[in-house]
Amino acid sequence: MAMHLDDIVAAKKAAWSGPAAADAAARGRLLPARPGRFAAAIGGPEVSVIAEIKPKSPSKGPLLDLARAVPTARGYSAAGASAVSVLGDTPYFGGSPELVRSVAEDPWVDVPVLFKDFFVDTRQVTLAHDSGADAVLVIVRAVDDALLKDLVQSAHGLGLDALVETFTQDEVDRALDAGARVVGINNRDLQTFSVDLENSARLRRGIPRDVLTVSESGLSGRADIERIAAHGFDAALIGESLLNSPDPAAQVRSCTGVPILEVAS
Ligand SMILES: O=C(O)c1ccccc1NCC(=O)[C@H](O)[C@H](O)COP(=O)(O)O
Repeated sequence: MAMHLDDIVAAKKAAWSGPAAADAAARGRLLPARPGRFAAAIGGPEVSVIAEIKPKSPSKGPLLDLARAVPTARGYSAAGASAVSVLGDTPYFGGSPELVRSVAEDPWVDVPVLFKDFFVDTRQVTLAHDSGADAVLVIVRAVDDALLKDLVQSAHGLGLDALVETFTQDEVDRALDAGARVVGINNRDLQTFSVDLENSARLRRGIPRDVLTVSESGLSGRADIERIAAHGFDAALIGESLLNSPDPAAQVRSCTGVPILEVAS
């Protein structure tokens, strides 16, 4: 049965309600944090590709054999991705903090790493930091305003960037109020799994130019990148269409080099 956002968030809250999960975070980070590395990598004049390592998903099932995860991340990096997103969640997406660590510490992955999970506790930010990640993805809809601010501040305090994911105008307002410097707009409704790229176009208009913007989900090739470039997006987060391609690295390459168009704000 497909699990939707509310189910996943409830399970995450249960998993992080006790002290056991805190033990998992009590590990050292090998690489020093490089504050602002993720934001700098996606802040260029062309639409940056954030290429995802997502072993499976609740909507599509298996997508990538774990044994191919690090080689695929190396391919993304060599093909011109500006960053790699790695799923830290195990039950629903088949990733793990160890997987994030193995990508972040790999010498052939020469780009920042985003720790992708469902953040409901600031100890998860510490875990992401200790796993070697450069950034975390925080979903506005999963938390209240106080926790949202805590998660963003914890990330910034540890030298990580926070990509703050929104789906509605109200969530964009909440993200900006929480101090987000990088705002993601999801094209996928996480309750129904339906995808609408127009959601990016609609919500981009209200975001100031000094905030970096990422269009997320359902992007499947250069034409889609050109479409979001026309709305002034700095980056695209792409998973499924890369992993379903016979050559994910070549697919990344075909999505790079699209100039961001100036849009009136
Ligand atoms: O990917 C899913 O099916 C999913 C289901 C429930 C909650 C979140 C989900 N995805 C998380 C993501 O943010 C995507 O992996 C990411 O935006 C890339 O999207 P895509 O290119 O469509 O794989």
